[in-house]
Amino acid sequence: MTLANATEPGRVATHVDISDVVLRYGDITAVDRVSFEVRPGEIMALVGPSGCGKTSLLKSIAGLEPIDFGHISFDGNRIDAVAPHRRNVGMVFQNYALFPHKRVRENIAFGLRMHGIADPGGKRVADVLKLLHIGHLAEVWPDQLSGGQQQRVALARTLVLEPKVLLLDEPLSALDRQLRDDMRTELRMLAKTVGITTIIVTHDQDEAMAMADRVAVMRHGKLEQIGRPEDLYNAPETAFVAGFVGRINHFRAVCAGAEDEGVTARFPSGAELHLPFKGTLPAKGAALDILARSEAISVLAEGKGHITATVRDSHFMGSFVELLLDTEAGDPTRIACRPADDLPEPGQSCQLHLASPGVFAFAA
Ligand SMILES: Nc1ncnc2c1ncn2[C@@H]1O[C@H](COP(=O)(O)OP(=O)(O)OP(=O)(O)O)[C@@H](O)[C@H]1O
Repeated sequence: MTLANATEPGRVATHVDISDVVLRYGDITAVDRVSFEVRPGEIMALVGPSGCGKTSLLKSIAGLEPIDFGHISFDGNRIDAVAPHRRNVGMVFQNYALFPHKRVRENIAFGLRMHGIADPGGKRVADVLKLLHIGHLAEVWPDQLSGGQQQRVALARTLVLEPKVLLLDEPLSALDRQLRDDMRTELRMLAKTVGITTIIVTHDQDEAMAMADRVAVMRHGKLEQIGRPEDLYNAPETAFVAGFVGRINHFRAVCAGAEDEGVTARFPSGAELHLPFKGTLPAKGAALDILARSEAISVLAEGKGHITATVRDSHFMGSFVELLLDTEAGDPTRIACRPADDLPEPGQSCQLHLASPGVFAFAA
């Protein structure tokens, strides 16, 4: 792969294989037997709550932290014992760490010099400046750049080395909301144009879903689930994933029966709903967590639903109305509804009707 032929077909991107990786800091196991592959040219997002081990895993791929067990391979060749500077991995951190006393062009060229890579006529630097649309900033000092421009220079400085794998650690967290939304589209298009295998760490689930081909959800150092954003959203394997990827509403129910890989959930109102269930089926009477996407819930002003609720507050949000509801079967629930004249008002009671897809049952 070269930057000059970045858009040419037939370039070969790197296949990354993470196998049974364990990374410990003393007594803390930051990464606990994690295995997954990143396909050539794929963008993989690592997501999960603070402290779940995302950055540690990224650092182990870069060689900044040694692993205690397992192996990491690029195209079938183990790299976990290879020195960081020989792995040919590009890493961009959330603080871009540009050299303040070097102009943009020198910031980008510096890495080439450090790696002993000749750049006759400055062609490689010129190509990457063009790729990142920052040619006009070549002679500018870092402190004259906006956050988004600094981000581009940091990426240029990494990509000019033509790494096999691009690792991004919260790359957009220093930017304001609007710029983040723009940059995540741009970053995805850039990675796809260059065709580089990319792993991005973020705790912004929207960012992960918008940028990645697949998302790996981590929790307590372990991989909880990995899949395309739509798979995680539509078929979460645990309550944690259901709640972490996309917004979800929680309700309580009990198991009124279990058969054929499904359970019948009985709500406090007495209404029942049959739902698919993964894993060992619960006993009759066992407590269930019912998680439902907003779009799987209909608000009925009258008639019979599964859950009785009272409207606490209502907000007009433009394309939808957000109802904040108190229910007999769960925490206060926020539901996005299509604006309609017959939506219940604050203080009024209503019925919630749940319908799959978008409703999941888990053991409580
Ligand atoms: N250098 C270190 N020394 C000791 N413990 C560490 C070190 N770096 C990370 N940890 C611990 O390892 C665990 C995983 O940390 P890590 O930074 O990988 O998580 P993370 O998911 O990236 O979190 P965040 O989103 O907050 O950055 C945490 O318990 C953290 O306190």
